[in-house]
Amino acid sequence: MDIRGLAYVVAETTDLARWRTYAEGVLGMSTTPSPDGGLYLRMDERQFRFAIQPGLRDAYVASGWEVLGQAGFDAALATLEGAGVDFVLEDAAFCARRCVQQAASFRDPSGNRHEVVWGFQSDFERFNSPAGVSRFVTEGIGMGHTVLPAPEFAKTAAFLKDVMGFAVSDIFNFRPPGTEGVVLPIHFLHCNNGRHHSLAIAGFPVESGCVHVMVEVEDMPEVGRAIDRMRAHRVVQSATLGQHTNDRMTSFYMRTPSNFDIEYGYGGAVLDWDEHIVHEFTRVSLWGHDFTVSQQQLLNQDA
Ligand SMILES: Cc1ccc(O)c(O)c1CC[C@@H]1C(=O)CC[C@]2(C)C(=O)CC[C@@H]12
Ligand SMILES: [Fe+2]
Repeated sequence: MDIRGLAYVVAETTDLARWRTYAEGVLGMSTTPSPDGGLYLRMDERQFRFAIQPGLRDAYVASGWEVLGQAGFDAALATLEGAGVDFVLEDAAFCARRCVQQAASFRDPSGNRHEVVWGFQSDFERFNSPAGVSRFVTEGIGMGHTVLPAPEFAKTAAFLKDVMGFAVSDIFNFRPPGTEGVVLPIHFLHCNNGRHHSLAIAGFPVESGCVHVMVEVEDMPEVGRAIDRMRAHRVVQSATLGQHTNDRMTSFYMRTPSNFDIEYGYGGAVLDWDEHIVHEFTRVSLWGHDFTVSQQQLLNQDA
């Protein structure tokens, strides 16, 4: 598959009003009602980049991957068929909800739902952030990245590579603090664009179906203002500000109403894959990114 980027993500919630306040007031994304009674969150000229649907759970639902056009889509279908993947060619009503011409959906060996789409529909109305965010960085490199649980790690990694066409950018072996001998692999994967990773898989289960979704803004002041809004709205912070070693992103992490995290950052690397050398890194961040803050916040609440 010739995937050109993460087109959108889909989440579900028991509390749409909460998502709306969070999207507009904290993320700085504009919202419109979606046809299924949910919410579209807008980050750029596209109709939506997050689709939030009403549901019985607060969880992640799907990742939308885009190919260039009909030819790319037909090739993707042929690949799915050739690999014996149990996929659904979605109907017109579904495609209308996703604002695309055609969509095919399937699950990877860890149960993560993927949607391959082509031909987004847009009114090309100018993005106008309710929180004054200048812009999100999406042009030519997709809306960001998503990190998905992959308890069936080896099978999932093989599926993403052999069927979906992702390639490894680099590798991290996570040794959770307070454990001994536990090694959880995280693979950072790119598709056919310059973003360091559009997808990462982590070798452990996650209740909400997603570890985090990363969105990128233009500069450090935009990240700082998002931290201020997170505090003003008393949103739980999952990691402090820091800068990653691998993609050089400066970011912080916070909770969403669908129980996964948003990584909000700027300055992510855009790479030339003909020059990049795949490697394993043993340090998450050049500085910062304290992932123990959320536990500290919970302890403070108890005290
Ligand atoms: C290591 C790393 C590089 C680039 C990224 O965009 C990125 O999100 C990460 C962090 C991955 C990972 C996580 O998201 C959940 C909490 C994890 C498992 C940690 O506690 C360390 C690495 C973290
Ligand atoms: Fe990330």
